[in-house]
Amino acid sequence: MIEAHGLTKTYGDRTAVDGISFTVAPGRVTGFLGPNGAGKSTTMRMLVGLDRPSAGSVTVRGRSYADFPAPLREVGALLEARALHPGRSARDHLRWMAASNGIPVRRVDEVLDLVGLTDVAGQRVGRFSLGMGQRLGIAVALLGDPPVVVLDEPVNGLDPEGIRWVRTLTRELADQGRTVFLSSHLMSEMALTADHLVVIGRGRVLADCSMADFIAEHAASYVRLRSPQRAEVTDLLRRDGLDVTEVDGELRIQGRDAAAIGELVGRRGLLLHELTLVRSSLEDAFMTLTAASVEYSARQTAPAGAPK
Ligand SMILES: Nc1ncnc2c1ncn2[C@@H]1O[C@H](COP(=O)(O)OP(=O)(O)OP(=O)(O)O)[C@@H](O)[C@H]1O
Repeated sequence: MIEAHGLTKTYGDRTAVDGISFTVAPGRVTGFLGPNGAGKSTTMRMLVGLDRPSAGSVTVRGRSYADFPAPLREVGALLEARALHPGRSARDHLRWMAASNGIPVRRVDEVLDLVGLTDVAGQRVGRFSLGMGQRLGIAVALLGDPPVVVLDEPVNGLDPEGIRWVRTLTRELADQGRTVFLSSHLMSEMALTADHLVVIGRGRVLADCSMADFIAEHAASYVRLRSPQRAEVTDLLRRDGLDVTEVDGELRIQGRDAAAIGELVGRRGLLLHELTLVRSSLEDAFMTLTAASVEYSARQTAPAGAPK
């Protein structure tokens, strides 16, 4: 497992990671979320020894990355997919990585096959597309068959088939009992992939909980109701103490489930055209929680021609 204790990184007078503590457990996929500049990459870089903490520590199975004699066998990481020698073939790149970590050379063809690069293994990586580079980066991460896998934006540049492949792969790795820690800005994808979340903003931990708890706590679900007798239905529900808002001709009701609302309306003989539970999304919850810690946000501008 991964453990961070009071992990801090400062660059000059700028604090990128501000004393964070969290644990990433094995057997599940943990998503690492945060707005741009929150400190995710810096945290992951410290985790794999590419940056040194200014204070605190981050360990993998109780040891610092630098203490592992063959780190690729302990922690597989995809951090900068493009940090490859452009003139080398994919196979040579992996062979070189394997040799320096005491990994048998036959593992190279296994991982090439696993990531779907067997047919292009002899091509120079400098000519790889973004997606092929990502796949090669994932091959490097898996080369040492490590118990801990850290992936920074693994679906960046991948097509829909590739995105689905990463989702299935990370799930399989977690099901095998490995520790899987990944960051992504794609909320819909993260919602499908991660079981647990660590969310940071401005270098601090904002949430560390299950995906379900995170969504339930930070975004409200509601029941959507459409009726040709909207005014009567609204009146009925409000008199029953429910919180009803009208948006674009539909009613949004919080505080009671769809079945109970349907029964209440039905007993009055009022007509319903739709009654749907609308679950809030990970994106809704993320936006709510991180609104105060977003560093770079676009100013909301009125559409051209709108009244000032
Ligand atoms: N080498 C560096 N020198 C100075 N400042 C840095 C350095 N690396 C990161 N930072 C700063 O640290 C903060 C955190 O950056 P980091 O890249 O870790 O964020 P992130 O959460 O990964 O962001 P993104 O989602 O945009 O990738 C940012 O303000 C960034 O400008």
